[in-house]
Amino acid sequence: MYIALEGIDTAGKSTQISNISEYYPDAIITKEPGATKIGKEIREMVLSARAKSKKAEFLLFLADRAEHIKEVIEPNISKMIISDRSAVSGVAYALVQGEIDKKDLIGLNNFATNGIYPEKVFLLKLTKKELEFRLSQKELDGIELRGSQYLLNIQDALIEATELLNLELVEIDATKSREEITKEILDNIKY
Ligand SMILES: Nc1ncnc2c1ncn2[C@@H]1O[C@H](COP(=O)(O)OP(=O)(O)O)[C@@H](O)[C@H]1O
Ligand SMILES: Cc1cn([C@H]2C[C@H](O)[C@@H](COP(=O)(O)OP(=O)(O)O)O2)c(=O)[nH]c1=O
Repeated sequence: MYIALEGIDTAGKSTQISNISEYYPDAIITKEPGATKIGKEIREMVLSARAKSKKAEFLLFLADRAEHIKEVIEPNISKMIISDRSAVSGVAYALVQGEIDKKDLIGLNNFATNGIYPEKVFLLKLTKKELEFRLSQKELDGIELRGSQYLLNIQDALIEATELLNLELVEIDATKSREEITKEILDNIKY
């Protein structure tokens, strides 16, 4: 089973992946961007926000995704795969940019993924207050420097992206305790 954790920066994705992996010691733990050798180079390029063209940025994420699907997801598809982000992020960030039409966003992602998508998408949803608190506690990367309203728009777009990709969405209140959230996710995976 391939599942993805989604949510804006600081929503708690890595915290939950680390918790869930204790219950699934044989699971493949992975992430987008940057899980493969080429992906690590792409990740460095995109996170430093050097691309002047939003389309170039989108295509870099897409290249990372194509490599990730081929090298990590496809060979392990019969195992439990837990991914920090997925195509859902790719579509959501691009929806907010607004430069690529929806039909192309989905078509290009189908091309990169060979139509392989997470079976369930867990969305960790933050409030503005909690997001601003968590951002104030960390050093920000290029994308996070775009601010809290930008990230809240992304959060809405993550829901729209899941719908556009026709994937199963499980929304989770990310302001709950770490333990409560882990339990909610584990209960849902089993079900
Ligand atoms: N449920 C939670 N309640 C309070 N703080 C949390 C919770 N989950 C994560 N955090 C804290 O929020 C910050 C961001 O969490 P992290 O897991 O790195 O998020 P992400 O991977 O989504 O960017 C970390 O300092 C983490 O300890
Ligand atoms: C997968 C993906 C991520 N992103 C963004 C979301 C994040 O800001 C960044 C990935 O950074 P990362 O540090 O992995 O995320 P987080 O801070 O939540 O742990 O790239 C896109 O813009 N498009 C994409 O297709």
